[in-house]
Amino acid sequence: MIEAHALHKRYGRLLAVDGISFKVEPGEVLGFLGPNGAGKSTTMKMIAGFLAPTSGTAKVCGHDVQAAPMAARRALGYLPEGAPGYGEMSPSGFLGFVADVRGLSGAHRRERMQSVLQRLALEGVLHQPIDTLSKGFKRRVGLAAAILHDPPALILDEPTDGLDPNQKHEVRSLIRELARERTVLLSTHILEEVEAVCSRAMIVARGKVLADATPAELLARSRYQGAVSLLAGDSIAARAALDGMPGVSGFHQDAVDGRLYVFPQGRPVTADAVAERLRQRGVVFSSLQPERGRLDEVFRRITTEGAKA
Ligand SMILES: Nc1ncnc2c1ncn2[C@@H]1O[C@H](COP(=O)(O)OP(=O)(O)OP(=O)(O)O)[C@@H](O)[C@H]1O
Repeated sequence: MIEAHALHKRYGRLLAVDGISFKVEPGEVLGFLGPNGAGKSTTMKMIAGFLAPTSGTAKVCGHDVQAAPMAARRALGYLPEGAPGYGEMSPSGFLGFVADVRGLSGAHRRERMQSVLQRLALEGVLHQPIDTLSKGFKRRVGLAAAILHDPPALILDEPTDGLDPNQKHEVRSLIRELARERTVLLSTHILEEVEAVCSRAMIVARGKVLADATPAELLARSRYQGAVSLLAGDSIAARAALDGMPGVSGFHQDAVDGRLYVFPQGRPVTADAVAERLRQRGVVFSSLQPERGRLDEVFRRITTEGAKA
């Protein structure tokens, strides 16, 4: 389990983390979402024991990060932002060093090294200096170091940053697999990642938690949930045909792709009913689909409403 209780961090006059509290249980993947500078990395560093909080406490698997730092660190794998330090070392040398620091030895060490090298597909770059690796490989070396000692809790700061789509997919599968029996806290800027891997998401801005919910609950806050969208050759005719239809509250047309969104009032308007109405009125349309909601819109609304408060 990972717990934070009233964590605060002040950098001079800036209150970067302003009273963050949460608990993540084994089997959960909690996604930390927030604009740049929200305080995500600072919070993660405090839980990982790399930064002392100004006030508040954090625990990893029951071990207080300040009072029992060694036990807390043993229970935790931490992937910091960016590339691993020690860029002149090879992945083989670096991971060997991490294994030594973690006190791994003998058959167990060999088994763990082999397992992470294979899981993160690092065999082909084992002896190349880390500095000369692509961003994606550097990230994979960092992840390998985080999971090498098979910790029960993981903190991953933007784990898929810099990876190509295939690597992103693989790392997300790995996180889901790791999370089955572990506690995972990760940060991301990628909203689709929240739906892909997180069982819960916390939206953070200016050091405060603004929302803590499942991805489905966040999607339910989207005004697009229950809407129907379509492409119409003549969108003015489409709007005129649908205007006044029972269950339709309004429209929005996307300026980029021209897609027309039909918003519901009360009970969701069905795609079948919209299609039927357009056909009756002779409006040509294509690509009609029900909308499940948009996390980007919810994220923007929550973080900008918070700014006004
Ligand atoms: N060592 C430091 N000294 C002074 N200010 C800092 C320091 N580290 C971070 N900050 C500031 O604290 C705030 C929170 O930074 P933090 O890196 O935690 O945000 P973040 O949510 O992780 O952002 P990003 O998504 O860009 O990584 C920012 O305003 C940042 O400039």
